[in-house]
Amino acid sequence: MGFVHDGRRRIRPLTISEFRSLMRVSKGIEEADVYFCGGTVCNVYSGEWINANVAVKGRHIAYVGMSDQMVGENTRVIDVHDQYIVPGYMEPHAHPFQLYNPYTFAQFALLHGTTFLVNDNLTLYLTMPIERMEEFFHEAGQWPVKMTWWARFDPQTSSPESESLFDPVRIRRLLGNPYVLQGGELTAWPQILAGTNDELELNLWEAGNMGKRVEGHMPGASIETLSAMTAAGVTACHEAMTGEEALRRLRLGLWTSLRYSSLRPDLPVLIRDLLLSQADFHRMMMTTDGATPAFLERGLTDEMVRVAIESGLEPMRAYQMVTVQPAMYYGIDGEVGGIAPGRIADLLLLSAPTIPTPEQVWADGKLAASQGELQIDWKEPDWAYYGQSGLLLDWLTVSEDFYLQEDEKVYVIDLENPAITRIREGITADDLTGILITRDGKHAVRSAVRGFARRLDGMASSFTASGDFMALGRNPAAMQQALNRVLQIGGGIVLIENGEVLFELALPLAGKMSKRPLTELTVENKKLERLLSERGYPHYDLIYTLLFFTSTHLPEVRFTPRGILHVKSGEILVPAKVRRVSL
Ligand SMILES: Nc1ncnc2[nH]cnc12
Repeated sequence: MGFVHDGRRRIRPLTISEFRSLMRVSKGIEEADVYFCGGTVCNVYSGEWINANVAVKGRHIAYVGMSDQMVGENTRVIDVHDQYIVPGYMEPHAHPFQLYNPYTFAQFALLHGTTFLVNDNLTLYLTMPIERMEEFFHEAGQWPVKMTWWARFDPQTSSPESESLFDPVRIRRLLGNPYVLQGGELTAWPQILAGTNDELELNLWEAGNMGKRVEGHMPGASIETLSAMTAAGVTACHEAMTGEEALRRLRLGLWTSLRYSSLRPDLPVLIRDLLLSQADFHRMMMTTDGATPAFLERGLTDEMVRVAIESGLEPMRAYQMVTVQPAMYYGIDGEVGGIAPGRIADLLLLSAPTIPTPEQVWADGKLAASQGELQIDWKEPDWAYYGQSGLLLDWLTVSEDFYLQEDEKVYVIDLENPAITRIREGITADDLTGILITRDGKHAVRSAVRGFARRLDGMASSFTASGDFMALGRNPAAMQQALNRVLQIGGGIVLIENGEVLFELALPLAGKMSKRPLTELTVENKKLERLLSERGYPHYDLIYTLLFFTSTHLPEVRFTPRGILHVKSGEILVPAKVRRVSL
């Protein structure tokens, strides 16, 4: 049976007896389950650190104050005299698919004190039926880290098959799902500016009328562009790279997330700029925006809070920006984001306000993690049930796939930085061959690639935004061996040199996600980066380079299943070719 929702908007609705019990505990006429005694509470509502006890009943906070009337024989009293109690952190803009998966990412988040995630749905949406995805939302909504979602309005790649999924009927349905807090992020905003996408307009119009938030994606946008997108219903944007860009957004009433991601670790600069300009931080949040495992070595939201404090932000404001402010933005501050009666008991015990990594994490009123170790059973999703049991492919590569062919027009895709490409003509001896083979094995797209890793023999990856396969290298046989291995293991990233496997990471979930814990992926990610940088990769975020080769929201040219796409003009410069041999 699919998931049917009953119209309740709370992520932890109370039964009537739980509701009555909570009230009785708050009045001191029923015993609390847990009582945190003698701590210093971070009151994100008033901006004060106050001495208070916190009583918990079931999954909720029942009382905050000096009374101990609710302490009874069966109450577990936790002495926190030398500790600080802060609300569980919220990450308002997560992409839980960067080698890690939603489950392993949530586990990592929990250990670092993040108890609420607002997640990108794109990878799930492109790989499972909508009914199944909604079932997954419901299952993940019960996790100790509360999982909520965005509904994307566009596929961020160019393929007729995926574009057809974003029709207004399906999007309206998703926007009505209680686990979906917003629409976006709106990577196809140029189509709104140009007035060329009616369906997208309808989706924005509907989201506005349903009172939904819409996340923008407007890097480098002028005030005019930002105005037009605000009029189109965008309510927040996380793309500001300078204090001035953040202010531009705030002035238009847009909530502004300051970013600390592997691709754009701008947080320290933003904080310093904004402090200098005496900006008001009330409508700002912080996000790690899909940081890759290598970047997450020191933490998630906890690390952002630390960086923000080190950059001069007052600790209370840093905590507010990762708790009550995102909760207010999403309209859920009655349930999460602070320590007050009726809120979910997601509480962190810190040793000091300047050390945001928690000693203990309490989630739903239970001890969930202590000193970085999980304290609860947490069932992994049955991935096979959700259609994620490894890519099963019925085609093979042939050697001619990996040669630039004489009858093809060949451009050079030149990486300017980890994400931005430029189009050039005239191949040099240092250029690699890059090839995309579509998921169904029917089409191939070839190009020369510059600025990647000129001493790379062969590499292949199913970690692509479009869900297709890519191979890169200077040695066609090594590229073929790498791609064959990726196909054999049902998805992953493989490097071949001198006929040997130099690196292999299986990504059995949608070809993008491993089942291994995030900390192990940090090690693999760093190893892969080292191997590539030894072979000439000059940039700093390899995983994003691989993902974004097929992402059509970035300048200037991209591999797509249709061919090499010039993003701004929408022109296919080199059409995909039908592969002569596909089994
Ligand atoms: N637009 C995007 N799509 C996928 N992952 C991302 N990480 C950051 N931005 C992203």
